[in-house]
Amino acid sequence: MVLPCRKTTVGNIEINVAPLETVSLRLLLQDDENECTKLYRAARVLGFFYLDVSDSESYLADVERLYSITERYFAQSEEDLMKDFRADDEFRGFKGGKNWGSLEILRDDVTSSEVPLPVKIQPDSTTVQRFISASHDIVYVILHQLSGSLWPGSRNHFENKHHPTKQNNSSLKVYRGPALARLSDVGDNSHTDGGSLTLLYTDKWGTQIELPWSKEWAWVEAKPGHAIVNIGDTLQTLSGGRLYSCRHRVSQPVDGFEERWAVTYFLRPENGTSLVPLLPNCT
Ligand SMILES: O=C(O)CCC(=O)C(=O)O
Ligand SMILES: [Fe+2]
Repeated sequence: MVLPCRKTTVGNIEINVAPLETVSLRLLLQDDENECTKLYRAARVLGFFYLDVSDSESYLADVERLYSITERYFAQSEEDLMKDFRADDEFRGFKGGKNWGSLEILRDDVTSSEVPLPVKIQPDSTTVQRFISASHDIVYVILHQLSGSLWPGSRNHFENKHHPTKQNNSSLKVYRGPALARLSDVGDNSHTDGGSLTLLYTDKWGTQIELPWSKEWAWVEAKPGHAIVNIGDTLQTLSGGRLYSCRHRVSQPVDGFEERWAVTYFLRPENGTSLVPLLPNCT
């Protein structure tokens, strides 16, 4: 299936805007059949879609708070940031360089209270806990509806790999990823996400996806009140290739320094679960 891209102008450059469908969280919660069909189509064709969360005002207020928390966090000195660096840990803590960085906080650490939050984040623990809990509920709704589409009548397959109380590496990850003075200085960071589902909140251009039918890059427009959601490798594998984990990257359309903050939530499967197709491979 080929979907046409809209064009828009940023600076004086014309860019392709990725043709993402919009799925309503409210309608998914009501088991609306058309919405579930739309979700399934979006997860198969592009693996990227908008989730309309505009009804969840208090949740969106937490997203706004997290942008400010992220900005304050990255305003710390390099020495303070490095206190949160965990050399031997793929998931937890601060990672970064000269003008970019990320901080990842595991849901299990927050729910068990066994691992303290980074010092600078501690005053905001309530916001962090609320965001993680609400985001986990949201990705679980998507997971559940996709299971319903893949296994009609038996609604449990993906959920069996994502039991809410079994240990897993689901996480909140916040980013500082500024636009640079020169576009040519942006390095290649293209990748697919290894986990199950990713929710992304940002308010600026930056995310690009590789269109599966032409391998061209298209820009994802940030939409207020909407999360950008993508399918990760885990769901692609478990679904026998029916769901699509789309290659994507972070770049900038034009030259010019500008700070960009992003707030993400990664749903990951239970630790140690075997990631073999639950359906025969369809490719
Ligand atoms: O910041 C973005 O736009 C995307 C981040 C991303 O792809 C990731 O965290 O996996
Ligand atoms: Fe990603």
